[in-house]
Amino acid sequence: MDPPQKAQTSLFDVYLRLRPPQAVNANTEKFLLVEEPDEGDAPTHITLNPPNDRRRAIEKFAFTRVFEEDATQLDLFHGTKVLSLVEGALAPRGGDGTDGLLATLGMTGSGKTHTMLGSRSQRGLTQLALDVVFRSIQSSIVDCDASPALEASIRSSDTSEANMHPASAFIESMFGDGAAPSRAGSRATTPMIVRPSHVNICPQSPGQLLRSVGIMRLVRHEDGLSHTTALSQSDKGGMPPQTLVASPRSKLAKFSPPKKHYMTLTSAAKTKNATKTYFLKGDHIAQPTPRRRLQRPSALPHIPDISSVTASCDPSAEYAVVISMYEVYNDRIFDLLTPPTKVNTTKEYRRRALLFKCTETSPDHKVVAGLRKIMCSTLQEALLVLEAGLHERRVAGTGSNSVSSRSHGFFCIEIKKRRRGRVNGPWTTSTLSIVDLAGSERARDAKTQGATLVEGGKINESLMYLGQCLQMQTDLNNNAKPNLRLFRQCKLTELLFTNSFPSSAASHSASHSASHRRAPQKGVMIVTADPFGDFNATSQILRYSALAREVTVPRIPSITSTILANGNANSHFPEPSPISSSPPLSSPLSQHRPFFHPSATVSRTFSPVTDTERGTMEIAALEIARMAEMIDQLNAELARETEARMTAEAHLMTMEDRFMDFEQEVREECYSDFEQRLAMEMNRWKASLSLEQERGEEHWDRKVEVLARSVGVSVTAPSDEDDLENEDKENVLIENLEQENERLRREVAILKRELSSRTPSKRTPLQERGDLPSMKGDVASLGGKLEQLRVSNGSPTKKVRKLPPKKWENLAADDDLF
Ligand SMILES: Nc1ncnc2c1ncn2[C@@H]1O[C@H](COP(=O)(O)OP(=O)(O)OP(=O)(O)O)[C@@H](O)[C@H]1O
Repeated sequence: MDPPQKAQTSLFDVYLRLRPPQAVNANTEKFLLVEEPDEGDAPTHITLNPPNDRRRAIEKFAFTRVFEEDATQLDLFHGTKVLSLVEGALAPRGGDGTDGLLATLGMTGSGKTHTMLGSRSQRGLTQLALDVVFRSIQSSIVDCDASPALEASIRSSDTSEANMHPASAFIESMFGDGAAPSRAGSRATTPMIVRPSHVNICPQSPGQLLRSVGIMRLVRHEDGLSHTTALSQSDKGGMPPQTLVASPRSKLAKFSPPKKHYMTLTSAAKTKNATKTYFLKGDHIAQPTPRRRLQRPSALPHIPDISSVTASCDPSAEYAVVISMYEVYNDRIFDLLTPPTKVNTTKEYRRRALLFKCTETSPDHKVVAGLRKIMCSTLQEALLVLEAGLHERRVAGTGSNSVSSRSHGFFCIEIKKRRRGRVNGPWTTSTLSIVDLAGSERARDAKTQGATLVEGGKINESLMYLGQCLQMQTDLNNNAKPNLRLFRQCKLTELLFTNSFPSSAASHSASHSASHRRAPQKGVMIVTADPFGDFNATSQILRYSALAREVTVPRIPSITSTILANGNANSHFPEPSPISSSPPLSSPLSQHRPFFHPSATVSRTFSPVTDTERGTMEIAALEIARMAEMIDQLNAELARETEARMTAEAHLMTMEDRFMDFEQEVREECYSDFEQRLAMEMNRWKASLSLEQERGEEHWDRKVEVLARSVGVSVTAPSDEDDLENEDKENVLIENLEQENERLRREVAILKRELSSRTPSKRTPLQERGDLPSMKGDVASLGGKLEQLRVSNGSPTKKVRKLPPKKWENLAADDDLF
């Protein structure tokens, strides 16, 4: 395969950077080999050997250039022609500058952030590009602080509804250490910056800890444990990162065993390092925290030194540099330089998502509207703005990278230019965008869950769309019309490619007419790969990003061929050829070949699948694999939840049983208690009843006795003690009876007289009338009556009434039961 030639219309120059091996991969087979270049040339091709799998094809990929494991940041800077991007933006030969795009793409942990933002000892491409920009225009740069009119004119040249601020005010408000540049004091603090009094992330001894580690960044971990890793920014002594237990109120309390992490030693730490209170276990969506004052970094790396490197600039022009930063998180755009604001209703700190749209002053050119932009006059200011922005960038600890970017980060250097000396002259703008993409990841390896798993899905999805757009590069090489619809599939591709074509580009400046067309942006893509990492994921990325590919197929058809064969019901793929090298590809146009070449001996119809379709299918396959992993995880989670529910239900049933038993016990206890009390009451009642009966009987016995005595019948022999008393009573009775006798005699006499006075016919003997008893029968009938009364227990004077049976009588009837 020949080295690729540059196509006429190309979205990107694509470079490959291989990262050095990691200790964890010590026993892993290297699957990615760099092909020896011709003498004096830089390598451009790599071979991908599937590890331990003879059925898979051996693939060769061609890039603009390949940087091997030992390549330095300076090698990258020079080799990827960052300088030409800077020069394009500065437009040294007059006229408008050209927009530039420098982006990294790769698996998570493959070194994208390292390449863009460097290490503790070495600067990344972002810092190097800024260095070159400021050094190149140092004699032509305007000082915005010097003249409000100048500041106003720069502000008015913006077409994106931005909030523009001078760097001095912004830095003073962000880094509250009093060491701001001297001129900062002359300006009021930017009113838009919300400064909560203090964000206490460490209730125990925040001051001590924060002072000891400098600016820290708390990184979510996905191991299911509630802990964060605090990365030190001023970690000069190689102090290891500290894993801190985070209580629901973010206690930075307990230090776990030190875990060496590369980022702690890098200046990417200072970029990625920020105090973020992401709380753990991906069961929530991470919320931004209120911004607190940052500590100004004590020292920034100066290596590699590029003081000898300058880009040419337009000597007849004056320049201004405006910096903005934003991230694409879950397909939404968030400003990194505007602090989150508190939502009154929920009391949460939130960042407002911004729109990528046409504005009033930019009707035919889409811009990210409403960003905060900072006018910088020096490299130092620009670096501090970068620091502040990266503080807000979302990161999380995953199984693949302990400081993994969870968003696509955009760092934009707007270079404004106007003719020197024209005080009211219009500014033109060209933008150099440096993009640190989030890495594609496999949920299984990254061990993500919850919110981080969702983030990973969104990242992969956007990278899949990006892959489709990169595949289009082949179509462009074939002079096909670009399919602009592809770019609008997600925010990331929209932002990356909208300015890539002359047809979609117009002037940034309001002063330019709508018909003014500008050159398409220049794009540089650095693909990072780990030769010992995940073979499948790396090969997927290389397939859609490489400029050319050559495949040598084995006898056994690959899975892809099966998919392709199934997807083309009417197409018949020929038998794959035995392992052999395909003929070398001569140019990028011809280098993208179908996987299988029709064999001369087999005459079947074959409708070749285009590279774009194949790429799309491969990307789809990657996405299917990711979704399958996600489904597996969700299934596992579902199984766990089901088990938990069943346990809970079993517990509930046990509790119900126990409750019923308990109720039964209580009921039985109450019943026996009641029975006891009832039995007691019954006994009491029976006792009192029998007592009463006895008393009644005694009473009547006495009465009968007295009566009998009065008629001369002795019922019972009186005792000696009662003799006197009885004698008295008898005397009284006798007296009474005598009186009664007397009365009766008188009555008899009266009746006799009455009788004698009546006519003989009307006379009835007294015995016959019955109302005059004879003296003899009188006593006998009285004794009979008394006997009657005694037997019926009733009073002789009262009427005897038949009463219904009482309840207690019934109970008494049931008494046998007790
Ligand atoms: N070329 C390199 N030289 C030295 N260290 C490297 C290199 N590339 C990567 N690393 C180290 O590997 C680790 C992961 O790198 P980095 O954070 O840049 O990965 P990434 O691609 O940005 O991952 P993500 O997409 O998850 O953010 C870091 O500790 C980084 O310093």
